[in-house]
Amino acid sequence: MDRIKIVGGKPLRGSIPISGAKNAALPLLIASLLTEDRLTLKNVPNLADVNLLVRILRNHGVDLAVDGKRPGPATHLGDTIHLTARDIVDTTAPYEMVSRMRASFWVLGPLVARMREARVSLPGGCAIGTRPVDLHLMGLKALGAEIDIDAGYVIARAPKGLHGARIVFPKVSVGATHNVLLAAALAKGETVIENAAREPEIGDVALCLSKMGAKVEGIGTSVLRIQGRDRLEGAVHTVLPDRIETGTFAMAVAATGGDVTLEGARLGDLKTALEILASTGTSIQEAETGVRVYRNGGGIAPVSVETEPFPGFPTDLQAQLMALLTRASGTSVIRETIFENRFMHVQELARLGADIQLHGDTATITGVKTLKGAPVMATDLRASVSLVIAGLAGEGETVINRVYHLDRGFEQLERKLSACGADIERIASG
Ligand SMILES: CC(=O)N[C@H]1[C@@H](OP(=O)(O)OP(=O)(O)OC[C@H]2O[C@@H](n3ccc(=O)[nH]c3=O)[C@H](O)[C@@H]2O)O[C@H](CO)[C@@H](O)[C@@H]1O
Ligand SMILES: C=C(OP(=O)(O)O)C(=O)O
Repeated sequence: MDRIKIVGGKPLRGSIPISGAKNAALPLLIASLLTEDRLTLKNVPNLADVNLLVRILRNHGVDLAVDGKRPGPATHLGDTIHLTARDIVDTTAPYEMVSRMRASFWVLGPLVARMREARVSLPGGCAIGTRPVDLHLMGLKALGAEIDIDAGYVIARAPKGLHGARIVFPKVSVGATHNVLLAAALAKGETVIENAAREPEIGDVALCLSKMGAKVEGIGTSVLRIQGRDRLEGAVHTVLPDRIETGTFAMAVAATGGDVTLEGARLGDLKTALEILASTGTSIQEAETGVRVYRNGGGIAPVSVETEPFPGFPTDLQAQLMALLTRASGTSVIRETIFENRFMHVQELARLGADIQLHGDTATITGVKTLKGAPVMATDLRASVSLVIAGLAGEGETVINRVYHLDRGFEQLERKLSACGADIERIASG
């Protein structure tokens, strides 16, 4: 298994191109199941999760062509992928594939909408909590699907097709909103989703579905109104920039000091997180080509934060913020309200000398003067990158094991960081 070796203590300077968002690319790729025509997606990041989903879609019968180089240099802007699902040859999404990635479960809605039946394994994904799918099933049932669970598979049937409905989610769920939104685009009549997730990735999918012919109103709000169509058309769509990658590099610059422009980043998609980062003493400016982040001297001020659905502080940046706060001058508090078990990084950060106390959903972080490099283990995607940030800001050598977690969601991480002066390299296994 590959490892990543970091020698810390170097400020980051230069520019980093921000890739297309993993969490938008995945549902956009799935949207290809909704049409017999060609869906062209630009700026698709070259990530393990994307490649796994591509395998799942191929298994359903989606024909796929990729333009551009893979893997490209760190400056490339992502691949263009053409997907055509002329015939769906298999409506089963098998355990071996779906158990490895959360978003693969989102094929359920589109498959039952188009094929009137689907059999999809219960999902996996980062081990950050129990992660039930009751809201997905509630939404699809409201659209007319009959749902059974058998031998670890969800079996959805809608012999007469799906129909529009009013769905009021009792809790905000990104995945359930995606699943129902995708299905509603091929359902008969109007669907209204209330208490929908407002994440920019949902908006990106809604925009693409509008290009494909389904009218979606309320993009960016918690009420989505979708006029379904019997048939959707092909479209060309560019995946929006990854706000979590943006926030991650911003936290890395804050932790090491330096001055980096995050090329292509959109400030508006990350307002809360960047405001919190600014309150730690880091400067953030909208630049012509993206977002500039800099901290030249001065300490890191402590902060108190709760994770929340968008537009609140994202849970996907919680671990990275914690890595930064380990060196704050004072005590910070982070409350994780989205996932009940998203603190796997705490024990690994402690190996580097961090002082973090955990009580239920709350972490209290007392800043230390320095972190010292150590061998650590990546446990999930964002936890892993928090160890990269801590390693870059610490003294000496940090070696991160199990980096396949990082490859799920960060495109060319070492190349992007070393181009800004970081001492970071991948040690290939065997
Ligand atoms: C591929 C992708 O985009 N993953 C993101 C997505 O995950 P995911 O879509 O899994 O996250 P959700 O928004 O659905 O989960 C939010 C909360 O709702 C709960 N819940 C969810 C569904 C359900 O049917 N029942 C239920 O109780 C979950 O356990 C969790 O406590 O949104 C999360 C929250 O922003 C992010 O951390 C993940 O990076
Ligand atoms: C938790 C994440 O991914 P997944 O939902 O696929 O586990 C993530 O992207 O941070």
